[in-house]
Amino acid sequence: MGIVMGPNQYGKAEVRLVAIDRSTARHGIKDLTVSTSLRGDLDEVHLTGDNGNVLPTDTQKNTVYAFAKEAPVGEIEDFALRLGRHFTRTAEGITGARVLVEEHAWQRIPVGGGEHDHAFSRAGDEKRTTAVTIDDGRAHVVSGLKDLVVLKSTGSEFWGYPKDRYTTLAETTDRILATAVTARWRYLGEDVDWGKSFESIRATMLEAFATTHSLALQQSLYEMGKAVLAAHEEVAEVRLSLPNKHHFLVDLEFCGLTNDNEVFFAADRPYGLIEGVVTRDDVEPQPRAWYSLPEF
Ligand SMILES: O=c1[nH]c(=O)c2[nH]c(=O)[nH]c2[nH]1
Repeated sequence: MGIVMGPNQYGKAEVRLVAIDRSTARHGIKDLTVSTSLRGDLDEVHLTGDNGNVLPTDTQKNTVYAFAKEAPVGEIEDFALRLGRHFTRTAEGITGARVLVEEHAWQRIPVGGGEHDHAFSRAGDEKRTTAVTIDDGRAHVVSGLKDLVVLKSTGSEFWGYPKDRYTTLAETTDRILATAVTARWRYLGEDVDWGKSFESIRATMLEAFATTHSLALQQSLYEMGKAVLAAHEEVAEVRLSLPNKHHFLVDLEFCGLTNDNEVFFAADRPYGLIEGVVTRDDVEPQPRAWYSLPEF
């Protein structure tokens, strides 16, 4: 029996970077969490502790900050591509890189009918994301969003499921449907207006969620992914992770009140977790683009 070192990667996780664009009096802000992972000829460090090919995670972190100073951060996809290509081109023995970026949105604070130049409020928990993989010189860009919380107060049913001796759930033709969308979509290339594509895909998913009369969150998931692929030829596949944020009708009979789908208990756990891939059937799968990605 032999023992061998399997796949591995290493890097700095969750580098918190805030970059202010001070080129005019109207400042810009980029608030990112960046994680870098390097892959390659790393057997020796695992087998013998030889660090000859180990660009320190501390250096990776410093590179993230230095890159933010040396050129405008720009779109997160471009920033991640720059970092990934830098590591794979310059670090000895490093043939692959994964750069994850989460962008935390800020809004300008409204003042006197306009917007303040350098005062911002956090836009909420939603994040724009990208996961760029460089693999033997080839780049994969998987962008997405996280924690986009949505709810429909009607237009959702759930019935027709199998029942056994453990079933207590009542069938319903009118329930609240709520979820926190985590989505990732894989781009076919790099010739993309990343910001415009993101805004449009986000709007497309929201519209599909809103307008689908849902018989199951699974059906909503498919409709959301399908709408993105129908409207965005630059996208090969969409992966969605949708927690079913259950809202339970409160029984008010104890005080003689009929609860006509108006008063709910919003449970935070446990939650159903509905996940799936919606893909074109004529594109080549790219498992390396998804390898070790959180949620998928
Ligand atoms: O949309 C739903 N899908 C399920 O698979 C499921 N299971 C469940 O208990 N409630 C729901 N709702």
